[in-house]
Amino acid sequence: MRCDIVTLFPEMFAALTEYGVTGRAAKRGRYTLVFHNPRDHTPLPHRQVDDRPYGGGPGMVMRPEPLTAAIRAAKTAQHTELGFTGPVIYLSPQGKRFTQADAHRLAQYPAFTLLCGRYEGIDQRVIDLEVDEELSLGDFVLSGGELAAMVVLDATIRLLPGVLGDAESARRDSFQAGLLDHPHYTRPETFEGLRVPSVLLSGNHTAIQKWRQAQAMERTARCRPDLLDDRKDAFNP
Ligand SMILES: Nc1nonc1C(=O)NCc1ccc(Cl)cc1
Repeated sequence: MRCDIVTLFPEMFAALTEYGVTGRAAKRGRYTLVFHNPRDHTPLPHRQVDDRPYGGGPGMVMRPEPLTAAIRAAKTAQHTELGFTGPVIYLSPQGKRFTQADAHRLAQYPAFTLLCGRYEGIDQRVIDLEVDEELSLGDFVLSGGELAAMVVLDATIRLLPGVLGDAESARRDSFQAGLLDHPHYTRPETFEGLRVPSVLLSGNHTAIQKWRQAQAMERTARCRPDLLDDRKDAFNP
């Protein structure tokens, strides 16, 4: 999978490429990130990428010229490299709520582009001209789109073939059942007076699986009854 990222802060994405499961996957070539910094695409003097908002108000707005040029560079590169141009996705609180189903959908594309905003916003004409879909992680305001982009990428990369080991992908399958995760325990058997549930020490794998399923159901019913309403959408694409 190839992801082109339009961002003023490409270094932030080391959080994905240098650590853990996503770091190993990058090193193994399971995915590639390609960065397009609007500062390298602006026709304005002094690498300017922002300007004052029409209509007044606090802060600055990202100019359309650098952003559209960076997006178009990404699309051209995808077309040249892959003969395919994926969707341009803008991360913002105004977007459709991102779910596991979206991660499955994105994992199917050979390539796509993520647009990360900063400042108070981006010129609306960038969205009108170049954005195919807007995605939101939730109803809160971050300082920029980069952290949201990394969350979307992490959830998507985990679904790529060969990224998760057997154990992890088995666990992921339990998530696919549209339930929350069951409790986990490891050594010591007793910690500050709290013992590991005896079924987990029994070696009876049928009983263990039943216990885990029951725990997942109970936890979901208690904490996220909405997931039980329609298990199709929540974690199942
Ligand atoms: N919540 C969210 N879900 O996705 N993205 C967010 C978010 O807060 N972005 C911050 C942001 C987005 C665009 C610009 Cl120009 C500035 C800041």
